[in-house]
Amino acid sequence: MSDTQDSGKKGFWSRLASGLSRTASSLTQGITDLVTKRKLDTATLEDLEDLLIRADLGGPVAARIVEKVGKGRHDKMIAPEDVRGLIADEVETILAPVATPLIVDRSQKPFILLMVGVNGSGKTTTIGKLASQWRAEGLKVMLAAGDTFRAAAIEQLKVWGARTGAAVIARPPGSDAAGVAHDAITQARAEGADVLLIDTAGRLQNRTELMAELEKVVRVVKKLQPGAPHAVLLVLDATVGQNALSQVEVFTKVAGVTGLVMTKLDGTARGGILVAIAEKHRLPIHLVGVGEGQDDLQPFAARDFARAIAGLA
Ligand SMILES: Nc1nc2c(ncn2[C@@H]2O[C@H](COP(=O)(O)OP(=O)(O)OP(=O)(O)O)[C@@H](O)[C@H]2O)c(=O)[nH]1
Repeated sequence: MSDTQDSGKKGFWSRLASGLSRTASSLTQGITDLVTKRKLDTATLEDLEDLLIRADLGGPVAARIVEKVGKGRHDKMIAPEDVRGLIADEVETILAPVATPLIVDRSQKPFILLMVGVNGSGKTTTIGKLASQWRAEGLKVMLAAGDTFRAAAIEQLKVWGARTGAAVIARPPGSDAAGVAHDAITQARAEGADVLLIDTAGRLQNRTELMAELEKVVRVVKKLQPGAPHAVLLVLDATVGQNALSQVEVFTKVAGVTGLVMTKLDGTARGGILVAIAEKHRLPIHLVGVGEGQDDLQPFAARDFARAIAGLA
């Protein structure tokens, strides 16, 4: 590994570890308090299970970890580091199969990505980051301002376009979002774009009329380009906790989500929600956001995430 790669890797690790520190320190402290002076009897194991559930890891995952911790150690003592090691192992086992890099299929021209998610989840930031990464790789990138509800969303996307050198296809606020998608695909084809990222309006998953509009965008994209959208990314805000599980369900049904991006893991002590989602839905996880900076949106690495959440170096 070169020095630059090495320092890049270290930078990623320290950002991930500090981003997940709220979840990790609440787990670490809780585990230390639990097992330092107590034997692993039924009451201690139940308290450990509660602690893991409070971190939003989910009931089935918490139960499996507790079973492993208790196995062969009934009424014995265990070191807090060993409990954290067992947590990291179990979490890595769950996450390894879903950790998936986001790859542009160059045989699809344009490769069409649809970005979905509720308001404020971090969609625009994710689009900007992906656009800048792919531009740096020499790809011709276009952005479609499909969030036609808010003038500010269109402007925000234009700023990202100017910053990254990606063309932005937009219509005035209030226009039909499916119409913007239509224009964008036509133009992306005509200009030979490699990638088209389509933004959509943030909407709550319980607003049926808004979800119907999203369905229409998907329909138009499919009709215009068979096989598209090639990726439908759901951006989830980790701070919403258990509600993220229902967002995955509804957006998958309406828009056929193919992968997940989870942002704001730095803003919660319950980052275990990502593990609960992986366990329940088994959808690919592409990226995680652990801060507001550009470099805080990182490719998702199962082992690093598992160790960081368990507070291991
Ligand atoms: N702390 C933290 N903030 C983040 C992260 N990702 C995004 N944000 C912030 O969250 C806010 C919302 O991000 P946007 O990208 O504008 O979200 P959006 O989903 O496009 O929102 P709408 O345009 O309202 O639909 C911004 O202030 C971002 O800087 C993260 O991982 N951690």
